[in-house]
Order: sequence, then structure tokens, then C-alpha cells
Amino acid sequence: MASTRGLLIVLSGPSGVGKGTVRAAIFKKNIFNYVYSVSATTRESRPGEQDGVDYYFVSRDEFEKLIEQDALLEYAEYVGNYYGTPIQKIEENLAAGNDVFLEIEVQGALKVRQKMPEGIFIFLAPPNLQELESRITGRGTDGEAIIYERMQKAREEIELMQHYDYVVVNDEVEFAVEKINSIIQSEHLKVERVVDKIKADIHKYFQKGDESR
Ligand SMILES: Nc1nc2c(ncn2[C@@H]2O[C@H](COP(=O)(O)OP(=O)(O)O)[C@@H](O)[C@H]2O)c(=O)[nH]1
Ligand SMILES: Nc1ncnc2c1ncn2[C@@H]1O[C@H](COP(=O)(O)OP(=O)(O)O)[C@@H](O)[C@H]1O
Repeated sequence: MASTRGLLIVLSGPSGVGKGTVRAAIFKKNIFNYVYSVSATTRESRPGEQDGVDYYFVSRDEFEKLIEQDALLEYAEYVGNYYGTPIQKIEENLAAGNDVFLEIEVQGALKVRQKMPEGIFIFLAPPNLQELESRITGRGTDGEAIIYERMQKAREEIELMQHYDYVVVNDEVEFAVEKINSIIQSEHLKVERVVDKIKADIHKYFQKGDESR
């Protein structure tokens, strides 16, 4: 009998809410040994970003081949670039019992929800919209028109919050990390998962006994 499948954890939310920051803090703490799902993207790499670690940086042609080959669990076009989740490693890791962590935007997360409804979908929300605007502005990567566009998009995305399992407000990074880790912890303790684990253990125990008899 295979070991219990890992959990698929999807962290999503509007641009600028702090997904990247919170994800980095979660991985730094590394409580649950999540495997991070590295996405493919057609956007240019930023200074300090590493190919295969932060993203797989690919051309548009290469990305379109991945789509044709059905190699992506989902993909979305976001601010002029493609972003997509390679499926193979996710499947392999979940089957091996490892938890897999995705950090993707809202359209993509909802597509994953349709394909893998057993996942745990967490919406990272800003404390309020004024604070969201300050974070986007403070990041210093966007002009005024883009900021306005991102705020309009955030408004639509916040309305999709009801399709998630949990909402975590990113007030302080440290608190958001704690809240997310405690969600994962309680998902691990759900009775059906514990029962699956115990069944796998019972199976292993008696199989060993049968072999030595
Ligand atoms: N749908 C989808 N979105 C992704 C994927 N990878 C990253 N994203 C999202 O794409 C958006 C833009 O990412 P990025 O260019 O790194 O800029 P950021 O705004 O600084 O995080 C963010 O909301 C990411 O969460 C993916 O594989 N699929
Ligand atoms: N809890 C927080 N409090 C204040 N600033 C934050 C918080 N979380 C993130 N930020 C800041 O907000 C900006 C956007 O964060 P980022 O992680 O890039 O967002 P996203 O990945 O969702 O687009 C960054 O400048 C980051 O330092």
C-alpha cells in the first residue's frame, strides 16, 4: 500500500499582498518540509533570481510547447507574461507523501481547485485596501497606471475569496506564517488522514509478519 499522499497547499491572493514575502518566511522556518513547486514563466529574471529555483525562465515558444504537451497543471497570463505550474513533480511528490506548496495568482489557483479539489486553498488578504496600495507602491516596481490596474484586479480577486478554504490576513508576516502553519498542522490531524496513515502502518506491519512466518 502506498504511503499517505502529501498535502497540496495553494497560497494565493492579490498582487502586492505579500505572497512572496510570506512564502519565503514559511520556507525559512521550514516546519513541514514542504516541496516548493517552481513555476515556469516567460518573464525576464530579476537580479538575484535563479533559474530552476525561483522560476524556470523560458521563452514564449517553450512555454507554448509545455501547454501543448499538457505538462502544466494550470497556467495564466499575468501582466503580459505566462506563468504555469509544471505537473510532473507535483504528482511525484504528492504520491511520495511530500507536501507540495504552490504560490500562484488567483485565476490559476481556481483552475487548480477544479482539478485537485482535495488541495488546501489559502487566500492571503490585505488588512485593508489602503495598506495593499501602500505595499504595491512601496515595492517601487510599478507606475501609477499599473498600480491602479492592480487595485482594480485586487477588487475582483477579493470577491473570489469565497472559493477558498481559508482566509489569512497578512497583517504581520510572522503572524501570517503562524496562521498558515497552524492550518497545515490541523489539516494533517484530520481524522481521515490519520486513519489512512494508521491503515498503511497496519498493512506494513502484517505484511512483514506474513513474510517472516
Ligand atoms: N497562475 C499562476 N500564477 C503564478 C505562477 N507562478 C507565479 N504566479 C503568480 O504570478 C504573479 C506574478 O509573479 P511575479 O512576476 O514573480 O511578481 P510578484 O508580483 O513580485 O510576485 C504572482 O501573483 C505569482 O504568485 C504559476 O505557476 N501560475
Ligand atoms: N505583513 C506585511 N507588512 C508590511 N509589508 C509587507 C508585509 N508583507 C509583505 N510586505 C511588503 O509588501 C510588498 C509586496 O510584497 P510581495 O511579497 O512582493 O507581494 P506579492 O508576492 O503578493 O506580490 C513588499 O514590499 C513586501 O516587503
